[in-house]
Amino acid sequence: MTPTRLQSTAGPLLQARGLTKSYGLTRALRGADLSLDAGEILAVSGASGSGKSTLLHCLTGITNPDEGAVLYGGERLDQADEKRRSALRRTDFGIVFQFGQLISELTALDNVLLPLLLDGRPRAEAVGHAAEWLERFGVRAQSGLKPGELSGGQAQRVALARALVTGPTVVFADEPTGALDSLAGEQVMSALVHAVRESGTAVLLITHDARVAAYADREVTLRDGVVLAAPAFDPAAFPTAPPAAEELS
Ligand SMILES: Nc1ncnc2c1ncn2[C@@H]1O[C@H](COP(=O)(O)OP(=O)(O)OP(=O)(O)O)[C@@H](O)[C@H]1O
Repeated sequence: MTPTRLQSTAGPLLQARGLTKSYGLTRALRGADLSLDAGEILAVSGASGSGKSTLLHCLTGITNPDEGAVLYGGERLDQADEKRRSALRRTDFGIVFQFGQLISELTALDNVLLPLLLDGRPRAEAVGHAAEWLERFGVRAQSGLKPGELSGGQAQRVALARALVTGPTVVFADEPTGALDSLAGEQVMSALVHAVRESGTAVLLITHDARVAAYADREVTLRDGVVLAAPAFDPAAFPTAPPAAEELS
């Protein structure tokens, strides 16, 4: 049975409260709180090892936190069974990783088609829809190519088309431009922002690149498994201001 897609929510679309997660002695999350509104683009930045990917895995139900709650539209995702969580990942969530993780044996079109077919859509309708999303991301001309024949930027745009084709309410993007040069990265980010603004899709964007985070409406920073409200203060970025004229007189 196709699960009921979230229609509307009062309050945040997605919330994490007090998430903890350890791998053996490593405490990846130590009480992380986060909230994402419908249609909002939120950047989560943080140093390597600060817990960004673990947070994303908890929010998408790929991993269960040890403690704390994940609420999606008020539903406790951390208490949902695996069947429900994977259904949500198929219908309500789109996920893009640093290396797009396209299926190498399938063409770009078939990669984008796949989630629609898995969702039970008729093939003819799905082909039209997939082609439309490839067009939106400027890679329709590459429909018949396999991932190995695409540039890194083209492959990421195909991965984004695949993530958005099902009309998710949230796209989770884990370092989506991390493997790209700056021009390709900018093309991918502006295509993503343009597409989600049109569709009203929220984005949780994991990045350690300030230029990528600048595309977001809001930014939070993870430090040692805890979410800080704003990016860490970097004194080097704020040189001491010259004294005001009246102070000199
Ligand atoms: N499956 C795992 N098994 C053991 N330790 C893990 C596992 N996943 C993550 N960790 C550890 O948990 C901590 C947080 O890792 P995580 O990948 O969430 O951080 P990150 O901020 O995404 O890092 P990066 O930016 O390098 O990808 C790290 O110390 C990492 O080594």
